[in-house]
Amino acid sequence: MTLLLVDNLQKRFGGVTAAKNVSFQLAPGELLAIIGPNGAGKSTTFNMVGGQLKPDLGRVVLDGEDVTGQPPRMVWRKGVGRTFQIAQTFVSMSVAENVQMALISHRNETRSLTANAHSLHRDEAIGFLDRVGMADMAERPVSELAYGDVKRVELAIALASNPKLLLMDEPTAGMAPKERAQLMELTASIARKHKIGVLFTEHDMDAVFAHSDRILVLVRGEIIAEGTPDEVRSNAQVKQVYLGETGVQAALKARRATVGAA
Ligand SMILES: Nc1ncnc2c1ncn2[C@@H]1O[C@H](COP(=O)(O)OP(=O)(O)OP(=O)(O)O)[C@@H](O)[C@H]1O
Repeated sequence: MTLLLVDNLQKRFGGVTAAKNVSFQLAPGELLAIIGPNGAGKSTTFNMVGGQLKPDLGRVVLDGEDVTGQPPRMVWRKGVGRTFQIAQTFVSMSVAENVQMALISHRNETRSLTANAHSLHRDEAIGFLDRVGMADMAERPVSELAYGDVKRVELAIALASNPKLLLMDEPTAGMAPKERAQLMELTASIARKHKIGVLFTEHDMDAVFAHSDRILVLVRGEIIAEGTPDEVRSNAQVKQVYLGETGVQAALKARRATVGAA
């Protein structure tokens, strides 16, 4: 079953082709990592899926519905969640209140805020915190949490919109190696249990190879390889990319020959 179908996406910025012929699929409960050197087109691809960027060409289909070019809020309502850093204005609020705010926002209930914000969706918020192992800290202000725990609250906030697909842009940035592994393990177990597809970009290769089901390798806007961590690790074209300029050209040429792309 396909949850996300990305078909032939293309995006240019002036003379730069940031994404070209980008096509892939993602199943419910699957973790797909997008890797590649700086400027490869990872964020561009990601933002075309989330609605932050309109593609010049191609389609994004979520659960059978074409969402190409729709604004981020619409894409979010249709089931594409995204982890964001908790805004500075919310760090003085408690852990539970942050998740309650997410629930209130997703349900368009901001008018209820003045009346009973403190109790609104309280139990549900605790339920989401329980999923990420943070229910015990529900009353603590976010400002007092360790960084790894803040990341788990951010995950709970993203889950509160009940996403079918979760987009995570460098989820482990700034974390210590042990915390990174814990966050990725937690994400993977929640995704598999609740059948949420996860698309993530990440510079930390340990996190990518240990926790993704499949990996997409982008170079200069084009996919040069795709497969399981083992397949990608042993892929000659991927190895070439990390051997410099000549390698990049050879890898792109070989991939084009394989998939028949122009
Ligand atoms: N808004 C923009 N305007 C102009 N050029 C852009 C814009 N966004 C991205 N680009 C260019 O498109 C190419 C792909 O950028 P993108 O940010 O998608 O790469 P990336 O793989 O996410 O890189 P990084 O790992 O450094 O975040 C780069 O050459 C970049 O300079």
